[in-house]
This record gives sequence, structure tokens and C-alpha cells, in this order.
Amino acid sequence: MEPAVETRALGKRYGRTWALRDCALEVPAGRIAALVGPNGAGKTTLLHLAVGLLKPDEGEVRVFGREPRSVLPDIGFVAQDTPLYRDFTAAELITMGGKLNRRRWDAALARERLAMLGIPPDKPVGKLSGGQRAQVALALALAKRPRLLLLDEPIASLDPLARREFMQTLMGAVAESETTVVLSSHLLADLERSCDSLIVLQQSRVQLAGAVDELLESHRTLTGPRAGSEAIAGVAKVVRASHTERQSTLLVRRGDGPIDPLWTEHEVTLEDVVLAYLADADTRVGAAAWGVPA
Ligand SMILES: Nc1ncnc2c1ncn2[C@@H]1O[C@H](COP(=O)(O)OP(=O)(O)OP(=O)(O)O)[C@@H](O)[C@H]1O
Repeated sequence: MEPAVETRALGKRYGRTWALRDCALEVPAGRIAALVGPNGAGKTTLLHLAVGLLKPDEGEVRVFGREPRSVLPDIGFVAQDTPLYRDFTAAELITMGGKLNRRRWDAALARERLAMLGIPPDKPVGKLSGGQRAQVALALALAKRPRLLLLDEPIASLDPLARREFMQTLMGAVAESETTVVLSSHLLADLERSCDSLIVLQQSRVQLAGAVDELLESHRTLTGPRAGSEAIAGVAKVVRASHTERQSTLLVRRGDGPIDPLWTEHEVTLEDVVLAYLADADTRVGAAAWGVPA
């Protein structure tokens, strides 16, 4: 099946600064893909290229095999900070959406979703909570019945409960409609539960991309006696190493065959993997940019 999003050597620059460079990736149809990376990594730029708001300076981006602007009716997009017309009520925004999307607009779906969440139809959205506004923006995007839904940090301003509700709504909606989702976020722990693909951007480049279960399966944390730079059986790459006087802790990508039994193996979380690759790419930003200990 045609990938939902495919980029080849994609690049975008502002003046002399590249916001995105050499970006080659594929999001298979039907996936929920997380786009993660520190501030300024290029996440918004990639999403804007995929929805045709920006034009590439290098390479190309294809959505279902075509130029993004030619498939706009199939793309739902929620920009950062869920910018809605704040004086309008949710009900009015649903009506307005119907006028703007004449080809396909499922007003009933949006109304049912908002009713289920207890969001008042007659209150200006500017007076709703951040979580409620995010749900309104998601309901409007889903009413378009998009084949591809692009969400730029939709859960950043939400409390943990609202985040969970939002992600559950999203997963439920996607399962029903086979929509592909690309969602940018800094909140790794929330993504591990709900996303099945991962794209890590840093300093305008893709550091890591793939299916979450494969990434978790192919990486391990190893602890053992202090290591030098010698190769370890069963390890393809040491992504990140930290040492005490006697012990080493390594995050590794597994190679062929079993890992040297001298090392104790531990399973990794998505957060472990992402932070290791960010630190590997640039120790100056890495963990500090995520506000977690290295
Ligand atoms: N309109 C613009 N003019 C000039 N530079 C820009 C513009 N938009 C983005 N940039 C630069 O491009 C780079 C990538 O920005 P982008 O907004 O894509 O990052 P991001 O990963 O979405 O960041 P954040 O997590 O802070 O939203 C940054 O260095 C940013 O300063």
C-alpha cells in the first residue's frame, strides 16, 4: 500500500539556516506516528511541508503518492496551540466547517464526540478550558474524515488526565476510520502507549525513525563491568555509554546473535531510546532539552 507520507532528501531553509535537511522517511498508512525532538528541531516545519503550507527548498514530500496541495481534502491539520476562532461556539465552528468542506463533512461525528465529552455547544470556545479546546479542534479535524491527520503538539497544554482522554479519543477515532496520524509532541511517556511509529528529529535532521515495537525490540540497556571501546558480541552499535569507576551502562542497538553474557540486559522504554539518540547526536542538547536527567 502507498505510504501516507513519504519524503525524499526533503529540505527547507529560512535564509541561510536549514530548518529541515536530508529528511528521508516513510509513514505507512494506518499508523499513528509520533514526531519528537527538542524545540527548534524542525517538527513544525515538516508538518507544514506535509500539508503544503511550505514549499521544499530541496527534495520532495508526497502524501498518498501525490503533491500535498493536490490532496488537501484528504488532510486534516491542527496547528500548534489549537488556533480556533475564540468568539465562536463549538456548534458554530461545526457549521462553519461544513461550509468550508463541502465535499465531505461529518457534522454528526463532531457533535457526537463533543456531546460524549460533555463540551457545551453554546459557549464561545475562548471560554473553554485548554483541554476542551483541544478536543474541539480534534473533533473538527475528524469531521473532515481525513485520510491523514497532522497534529502539531496537540497535547502540550493539557493536564495528564486530559492528555490521556485526548489520546484515547484519537486512538478510538483512528481505529474506526483507518486514518493515518502524525503527531508532534515532547511528551514521550504519553506517546509510548498510543503511537506505533516514531520519528526523532534533532537540529533539522532525522536521527531515528521506525516502528515503535521494532525499536523497543532492537535496543537494550546493558550493565556490566567498566567497558573500554572493544566490540561486544551481539551489539551492533553503542548508542550511548555512561560509566562509573567500576561499572558501565550502555544503551545499545542489538546485532546478530546473543549478547555477551558478561553483560546484564534490560528492556528499554521509548524514552530511553529517544534520549540516547538525542544525546548521541549532540550532547549539548540531548537530555537537557527534554528537562530530564541525563
Ligand atoms: N518563519 C521562520 N523564520 C525563520 N526561521 C524559522 C521560521 N520558522 C522556523 N524557523 C527555524 O527553523 C527551525 C525549526 O523550527 P520548527 O518550528 O520547525 O521547530 P519545532 O521542532 O517545531 O520546534 P518547537 O518544538 O519549538 O515547536 C528553528 O531553528 C526555527 O528557529
